[in-house]
Amino acid sequence: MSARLLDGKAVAAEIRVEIRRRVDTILAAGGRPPGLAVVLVGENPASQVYVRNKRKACAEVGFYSEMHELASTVDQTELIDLIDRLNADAKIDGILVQLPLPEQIDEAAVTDCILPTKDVDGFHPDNVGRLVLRRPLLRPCTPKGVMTLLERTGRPIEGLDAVIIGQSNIVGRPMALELLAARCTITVCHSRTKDLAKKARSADILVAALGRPRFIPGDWVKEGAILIDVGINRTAEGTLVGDLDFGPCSERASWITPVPGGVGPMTIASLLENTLQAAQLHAALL
Ligand SMILES: Nc1nc2c(c(=O)[nH]1)N[C@@H](CN(C=O)c1ccc(C(=O)N[C@@H](CCC(=O)O)C(=O)O)cc1)CN2
Repeated sequence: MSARLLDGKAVAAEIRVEIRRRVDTILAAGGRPPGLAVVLVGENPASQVYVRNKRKACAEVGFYSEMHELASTVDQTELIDLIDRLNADAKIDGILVQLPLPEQIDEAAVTDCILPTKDVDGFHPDNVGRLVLRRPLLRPCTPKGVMTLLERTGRPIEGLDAVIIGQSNIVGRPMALELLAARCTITVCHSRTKDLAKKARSADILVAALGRPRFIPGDWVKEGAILIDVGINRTAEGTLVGDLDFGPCSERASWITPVPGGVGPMTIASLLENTLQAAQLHAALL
């Protein structure tokens, strides 16, 4: 079998067109554009690329966006003061604090300060709890984007065995909750998991989110599996590769996401969806 490509770049472009259409409708009715505040602390080059791409996507769909760049030495109180101001700002529907944050800052303390209805990353404990309870409000962007891609295969996933490699708060854990809500049977693997190869081979859906270049070989893949590659690793030659060994894996799979152009663009598309959703929540609260 040779896998079909789950083209996140193309799906994300379709989502942007639909969001632009909905923003135009809001503006034509006299409403204000959805607003996103992006907070970047320090000078991590990858984070700089991601926030630039997020703001570019905002401009493309007609959102208002503003950027807050803070020095890597900033103290936590100053960052939290900024979040308090953004929480109170009526132009702002979504607040995004780009991760990772420098060591001196407690990520959880910062996330906890964002108003849950402005938490477009879906990281606030209220939003995570809602996902656990199957009453989602704002859902974490990467797993949400993966669910959109899975829908695009046209294959019902109810009852499938899903194996997730990685247990991060951003990807692995919320991914498990999303797939469980879609009635898959879930296995979450991590650095202490025994016989990872055997578990991977049992997967109808395999989500690789461990951040190790080409870690998963073709012979770990079940014939016909759907493969989702969340890894974005830069090689010594400067190219981007995922966590899957793409060529051999795609020979056995039915569907596979590429890197680049797979899950990454869907993360940003989901952020736009969440910001529009937050704007609608705020309009309804007026
Ligand atoms: N506050 C957040 N921080 C981080 C998140 C997040 O969802 N919220 N996720 C990751 C980084 N990330 C989004 O911020 C992200 C990563 C990659 C891409 C992307 O489009 N990648 C492209 C390649 C881009 C490149 O050239 O490097 C692709 O895969 O095609 C978008 C968003 C950690 N932090």
